[in-house]
Amino acid sequence: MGVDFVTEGNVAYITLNRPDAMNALDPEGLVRLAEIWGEVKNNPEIRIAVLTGAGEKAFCTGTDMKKAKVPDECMAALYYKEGQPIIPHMKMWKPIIACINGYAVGGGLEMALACDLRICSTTAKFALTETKVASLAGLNGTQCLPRAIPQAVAMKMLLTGEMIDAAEAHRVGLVSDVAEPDQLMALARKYAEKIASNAPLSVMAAKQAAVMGMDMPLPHAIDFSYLLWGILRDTEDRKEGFTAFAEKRAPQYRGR
Ligand SMILES: CC(C)(COP(=O)(O)OP(=O)(O)OC[C@H]1O[C@@H](n2cnc3c(N)ncnc32)[C@H](O)[C@@H]1OP(=O)(O)O)[C@@H](O)C(=O)NCCC(=O)NCCSC(=O)/C(=C/c1ccccc1)CC(=O)O
Repeated sequence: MGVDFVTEGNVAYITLNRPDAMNALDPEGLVRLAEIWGEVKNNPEIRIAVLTGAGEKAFCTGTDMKKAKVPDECMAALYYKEGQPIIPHMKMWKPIIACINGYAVGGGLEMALACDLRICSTTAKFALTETKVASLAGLNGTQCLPRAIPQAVAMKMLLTGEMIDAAEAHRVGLVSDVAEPDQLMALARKYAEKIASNAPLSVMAAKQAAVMGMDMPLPHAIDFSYLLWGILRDTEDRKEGFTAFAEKRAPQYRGR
């Protein structure tokens, strides 16, 4: 699979580029994608990433079912050597925006669920179809979808494999915004640039507090978030943010 990767300022744009196969994930593409996520995580110039698909039909339709092969190695050995594929590479405190330009199906929807913001085009469609093809939404879809949207809707999607459209995805809160196809990337860029202009350590701490706090009892989460505030309190960027406010100018954040 081709995966395009460009940076503009502090924003990384990752485009799954196999439109003829609905941007399904083939083995080469998975290797490339893992390298790209490593670059996003480790390059200090990058503050946020936007993940999208090439063409107007699909964001990603999950595993390339025509190219997928069961490896020779047994699953237990593979699991203890490499762990779960795809999603762990996306684990980082820098935010990721899913810019869903069409079908987000199977592993495609699961990758979108691993992102922090989801916006979609009016033509987007969403499904976890794995039960239809005798598999399982094993890239966290069984866990993340019922946590992202009302359980009854999630269970219907998980068990039937039925699609929901963009309007329904917006209604249930799977996406925050729906845009016309020709305006979707501009919207993603607008959000990405807005987030990239905020203080990078604060943005990462906000994501960390929200993501980790969701798995904690509330009193622990509150304490944790206060401690995260504490580690930001003495940063140069916080001084800069407050000074810039007082001086009525735009802040210049440096991530320290
Ligand atoms: C999305 C669709 C409903 C679109 O239908 P439409 O009629 O508009 O278009 P098609 O003619 O069907 O598609 C055009 C072209 O693309 C090929 N295509 C589309 N999706 C795939 C795919 N996933 N793999 C391979 N090829 C794909 C299609 O064959 C056509 O090719 P052509 O005939 O022109 O040569 C419809 O395309 C659709 O239903 N697609 C399948 C979506 C799906 O079921 N996805 C789930 C895959 S399983 C998965 O993602 C898993 C993830 C995972 C879990 C755990 C660990 C790792 C991964 C499970 C797993 O891998 O077991």
